[in-house]
Amino acid sequence: MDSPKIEDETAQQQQQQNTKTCSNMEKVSKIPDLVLPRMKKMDPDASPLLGIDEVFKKRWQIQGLIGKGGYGEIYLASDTKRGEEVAIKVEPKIRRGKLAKRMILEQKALMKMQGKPHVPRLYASGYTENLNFIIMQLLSINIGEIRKSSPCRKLSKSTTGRILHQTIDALHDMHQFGYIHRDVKPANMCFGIGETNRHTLILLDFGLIRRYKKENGEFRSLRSKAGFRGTHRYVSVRVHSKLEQSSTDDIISLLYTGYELMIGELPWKSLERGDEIKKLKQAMQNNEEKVGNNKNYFENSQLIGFAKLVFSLDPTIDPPYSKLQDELKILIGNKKMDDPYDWEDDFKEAIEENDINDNSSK
Ligand SMILES: Nc1ncnc2c1ncn2[C@@H]1O[C@H](COP(=O)(O)OP(=O)(O)OP(=O)(O)O)[C@@H](O)[C@H]1O
Repeated sequence: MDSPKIEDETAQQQQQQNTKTCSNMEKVSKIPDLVLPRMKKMDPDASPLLGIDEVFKKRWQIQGLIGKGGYGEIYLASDTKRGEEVAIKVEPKIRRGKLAKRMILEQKALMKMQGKPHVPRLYASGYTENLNFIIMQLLSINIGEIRKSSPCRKLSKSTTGRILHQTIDALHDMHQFGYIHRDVKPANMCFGIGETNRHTLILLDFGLIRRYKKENGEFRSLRSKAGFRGTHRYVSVRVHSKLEQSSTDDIISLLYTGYELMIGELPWKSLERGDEIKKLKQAMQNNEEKVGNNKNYFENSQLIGFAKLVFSLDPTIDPPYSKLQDELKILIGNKKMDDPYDWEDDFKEAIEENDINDNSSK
């Protein structure tokens, strides 16, 4: 494995090759096809940042686009030196006339956190004349996409509980490095696709991280107002109010993530305006009844214990990570982290739980 390095080279010559291997993806027979990354249609009018069959930096042959965020594009490529598939994240160096700093920060944090189990392995990173890039471990489709592949559009309690449990470990590691993530959501979580890491959750996208602790571990002093950072659907009420984010806000986003995975949708799914979303989040937090149906938001949901603890957290101190994980035991039951997850079992458990809930609400 190449050790991560920051490269300083200009764009390299492109080479045409037609072979399209999916070598390491094919070798791991236990991974169901549905979670393997899929090529997205490339729209030539949208000026993709890399071209199919282009050999990036003389080494990585681009096979297709597998992800697109608000900032970057993620490509599947084969490493012509090692014969392995990798993911390449690229973003234009200049955005709206300014030097884009997101990926530089992401490269730095990823490099620092290498070796931690819930962080993607970094193979190389740097920049070309026009792009910043990161070459990293290829992962599954994201958990939001996995949920949508479930016939009932939900994940089971035990799978959701284990996703939340592993993400708490991932956030604990990140917070210990002094960073908060600020964009915890299903689209930023994937699983490994190798024999040994197919049950390991990987937290992605460090583009919005912020250093919230000083080198000595003390909290940095809080700004009285902070710009909005994150995704409206998943940020905490505090973030809607433009308050400085803390490690507890990552955990609140994780609660909303768990709710969406297990219940199938968030109550504010169809709302777009931040103030309207904030109002429903406040109602959920105050355990008010949902408008028009005399039921509160956590009715029938064993997320209630976890939610109560999450909503009681003090943003001036780090969350009690193990206590939070204890509250997930009721969801996880006797399942081990290495037992099959919903997608390895045709979503049977999720469908059964969904049928029981449907029958009990009739
Ligand atoms: N290493 C990887 N392997 C497989 N798929 C990946 C990988 N990295 C990212 N993806 C896919 O690409 C999507 C977008 O990635 P990412 O969130 O890093 O981009 P972004 O431009 O920073 O997005 P955002 O606008 O949410 O900040 C992810 O949701 C995931 O599905």
